[in-house]
Amino acid sequence: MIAILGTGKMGEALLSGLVRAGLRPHEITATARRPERADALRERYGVRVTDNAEAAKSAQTLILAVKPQDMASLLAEIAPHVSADSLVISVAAGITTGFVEARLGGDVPVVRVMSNTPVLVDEAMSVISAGEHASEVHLRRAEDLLSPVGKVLRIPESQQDAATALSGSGPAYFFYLVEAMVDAGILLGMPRAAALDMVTQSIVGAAIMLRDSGEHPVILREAVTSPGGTTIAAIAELERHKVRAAFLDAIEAARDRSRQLASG
Ligand SMILES: NC(=O)C1=CN([C@@H]2O[C@H](COP(=O)(O)OP(=O)(O)OC[C@H]3O[C@@H](n4cnc5c(N)ncnc54)[C@H](O)[C@@H]3O)[C@@H](O)[C@H]2O)C=CC1
Ligand SMILES: O=C(O)[C@@H]1CCC=N1
Repeated sequence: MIAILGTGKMGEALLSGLVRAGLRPHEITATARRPERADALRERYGVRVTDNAEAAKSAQTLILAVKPQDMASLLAEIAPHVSADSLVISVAAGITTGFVEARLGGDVPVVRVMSNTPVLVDEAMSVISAGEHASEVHLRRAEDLLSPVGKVLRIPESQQDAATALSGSGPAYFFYLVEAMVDAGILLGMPRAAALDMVTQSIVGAAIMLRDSGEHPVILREAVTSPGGTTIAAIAELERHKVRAAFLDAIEAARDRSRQLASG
């Protein structure tokens, strides 16, 4: 039995992925704070929705998907029901395995995960790190759960905040870029729907090329950039506005925020 505690956006994305991966609804328990949310989850997925204590008692694998700010109170609630035979997987930004272990007590195996919302289309990037009492078996269990919904990479926990900034938040940067490019299309007089279509297909095509060609992004960009042409005119403006420096600063700020989250 697997339980997802705090089934909001990320928890539901993971829940839907588990169902698509072939887990049967009766093998999954979810928890939610609001009764309307619990009803919606029952209706959508046919899973059991209980309180946190009940979920922690009945499941061997617990996926904690509450916000970092709600993690301490959730851990206090479930601590009496979790043992060294359980596996606790936390997907919260900034929450260290040490934070979880200290509040659960005992030798509870903890795996820290940072995934992202493309889990909804089985294209997540999930990075995982073992806590002090988590063994190879526990890491494999986490990989088995996450690999049907995307790519999984093991990383040292010291890199988790950076990964949160890069791939956890990453999809938001691309959606932001799409918004900005669509606005540019509007500025040039293009209908919004057509602009969105063009930008979406360009970004999907570019992403697939990047992933499947194995080429370095610089080579792929240079192939688009004709001497004296249109692309270099745009790149010159991006450089003038220091867009690359803005990305460096932005992702560093996200990393710093991830580091702060465990302290509320
Ligand atoms: N949204 C994203 O792209 C990603 C989010 N995360 C992490 O996932 C976690 C959840 O984020 P979101 O899904 O975006 O937030 P959310 O607010 O949509 O989900 C959190 C859910 O937990 C529920 N909750 C809070 N305390 C509870 C309790 N004691 N018992 C039961 N349910 C409780 C809330 O009602 C809410 O539905 C965060 O820790 C975040 O860092 C990680 C990777 C990506
Ligand atoms: O914005 C956040 O804090 C979460 C963590 C990674 C993506 N969303």
